[in-house]
Amino acid sequence: MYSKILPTNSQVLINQKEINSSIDKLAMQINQDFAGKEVAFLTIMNGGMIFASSLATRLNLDMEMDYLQLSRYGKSQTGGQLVWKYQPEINMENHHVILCDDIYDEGHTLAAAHAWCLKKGAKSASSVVLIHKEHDRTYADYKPDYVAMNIPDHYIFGYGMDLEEKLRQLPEIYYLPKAK
Ligand SMILES: O=P(O)(O)OC[C@H]1O[C@H](OP(=O)(O)OP(=O)(O)O)[C@H](O)[C@@H]1O
Ligand SMILES: Nc1nc2[nH]cnc2c(=O)[nH]1
Repeated sequence: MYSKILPTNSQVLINQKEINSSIDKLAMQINQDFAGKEVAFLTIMNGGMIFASSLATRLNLDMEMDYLQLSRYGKSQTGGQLVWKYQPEINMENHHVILCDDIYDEGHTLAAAHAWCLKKGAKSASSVVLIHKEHDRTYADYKPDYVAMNIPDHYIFGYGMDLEEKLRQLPEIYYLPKAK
């Protein structure tokens, strides 16, 4: 169905069934861990939008939803300077924050968002990602609390993640294998 918009050589890395069952498992764990707590569920835009929507519909929690926007990749496949584009006004002092993002790669984005939530007085700040990319370029000691899937070091797109700001709408996760 997406052959007209997919770059030639695109390969599926993670299919819809795998994505959905990993989100089911995460949701069960988060429902247990946050039961009885007042939660602020904060999506990190833009990449987090599809994963966060999908996860949130499975959460049976007392929660408010908002978002923040931080960016460091733009159209590039390598990270640059972190830029805050939007900070939510939600009062975090009464809330346990769950930060929800598509991918933990070098860790700059979540480390900064986590520090910011604590500075704003959140009762606690936890993070959940769909993908953890495994390599040795990790920036900080900070690690996400909940990870749905680990992948090798590919630049991936689809399910919220962009390829040059496009293709976020794809329902599966793709990569472009390097030419041999
Ligand atoms: O762990 P890191 O190396 O910090 O990378 C992870 C971040 O990179 C992407 O965002 P990006 O800056 O591309 O903005 P976007 O969400 O608008 O695509 C992704 O959505 C994560 O937020
Ligand atoms: N789209 C996309 N954004 C990222 N940000 C950090 N790593 C990635 C990646 O592999 N794909």
